[in-house]
Amino acid sequence: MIRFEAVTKKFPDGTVAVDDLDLEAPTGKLTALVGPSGCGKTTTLRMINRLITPTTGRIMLGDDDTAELDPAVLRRGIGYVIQHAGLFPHRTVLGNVTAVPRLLGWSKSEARSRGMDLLERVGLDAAMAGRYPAQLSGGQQQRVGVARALAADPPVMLMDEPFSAVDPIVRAQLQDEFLRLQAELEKTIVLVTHDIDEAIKLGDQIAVFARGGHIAQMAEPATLLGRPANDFVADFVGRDRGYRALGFRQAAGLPLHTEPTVRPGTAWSDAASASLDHWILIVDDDDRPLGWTDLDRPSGDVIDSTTMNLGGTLASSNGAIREALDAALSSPSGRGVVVDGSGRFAGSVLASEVVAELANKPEVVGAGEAVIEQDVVP
Ligand SMILES: Nc1ncnc2c1ncn2[C@@H]1O[C@H](COP(=O)(O)OP(=O)(O)OP(=O)(O)O)[C@@H](O)[C@H]1O
Repeated sequence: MIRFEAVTKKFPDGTVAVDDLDLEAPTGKLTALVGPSGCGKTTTLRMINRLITPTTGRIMLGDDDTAELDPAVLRRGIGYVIQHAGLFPHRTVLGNVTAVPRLLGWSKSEARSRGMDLLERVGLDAAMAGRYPAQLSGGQQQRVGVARALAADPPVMLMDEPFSAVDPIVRAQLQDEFLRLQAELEKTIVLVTHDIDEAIKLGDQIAVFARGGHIAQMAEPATLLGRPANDFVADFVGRDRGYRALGFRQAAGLPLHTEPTVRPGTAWSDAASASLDHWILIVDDDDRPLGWTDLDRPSGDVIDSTTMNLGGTLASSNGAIREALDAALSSPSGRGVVVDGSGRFAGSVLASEVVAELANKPEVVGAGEAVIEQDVVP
């Protein structure tokens, strides 16, 4: 665990970047620091690995006061990922990833095998190992940055806007892969971002900073969305927070309807006699949904891929209720398609039933107490 105890940072010009901060980042969890520009997030992060020295207060890493540790020893146990990756430009990808293990005295072959393993884990082709950073895309550079930070298997990772220098689609991919990696590695992570959606997606808990280095609210994502502590947090979290909070509520328990299904190659007349109305769901031989077909618009002798409407999204039966609502709203038939863990059709769901379920149990959204709630100093 990383624990800030009454930490203040006042720079020599008098700027108070962080003011009397108490914060705990639990072991094995990701704590996201989010807030507007200049509110002290990066300063907070850089005090953990002593790139910046606190003016008062102390920062504990487990039972150790970081001020009493040798900075070099401290940093060995802390991976650090920064925006634009900050790679060594004159070293190859593999040279970047193996830099810390080599410094720690690993043999060349040990470091190399660890490096190649990590490149694969962060989704980089082995052929990239010999390239130089300038020969990589922004997203690839960020992956190398993450691999480099993980190289010596540090228990703690500090990440400063690690995914912000890439376009939104690459960013979403990097975030998804990082979540998978973290589920396996369970590092203690402190991540700085100005993007509330990134904090909500990645964070086990989120500290919303306000200007002047105060915490306006510290809470789990669902609580932040469901119960913002004050107007500042509510504004920062955004307008559609009620809808986004549904991403943290399980769909399990929603009533699922049986639905007639047919396979591609079915004659229109056979499909029509099986259907509930003029829409029929097409599934493959393993019962995986392929799309809906409008029986009022027949074309050719049999139903095939050219007659299917692929517009609807799929919801997972053990996923979030937001997915179920989205599946129902995006389905051309008005019936949302729900699949089981293997992707097989499990049943359909109506938007009205999702809303009824929410109306029956509204208290679940944002349940749980905020960890810390403090008033924002104006
Ligand atoms: N070396 C420094 N000397 C003086 N003031 C500084 C120094 N470094 C940061 N600051 C100031 O401290 C405050 C907090 O800066 P910090 O970089 O921690 O904010 P941030 O929340 O990470 O911002 P951003 O999201 O824009 O990166 C800002 O007002 C900044 O100008």
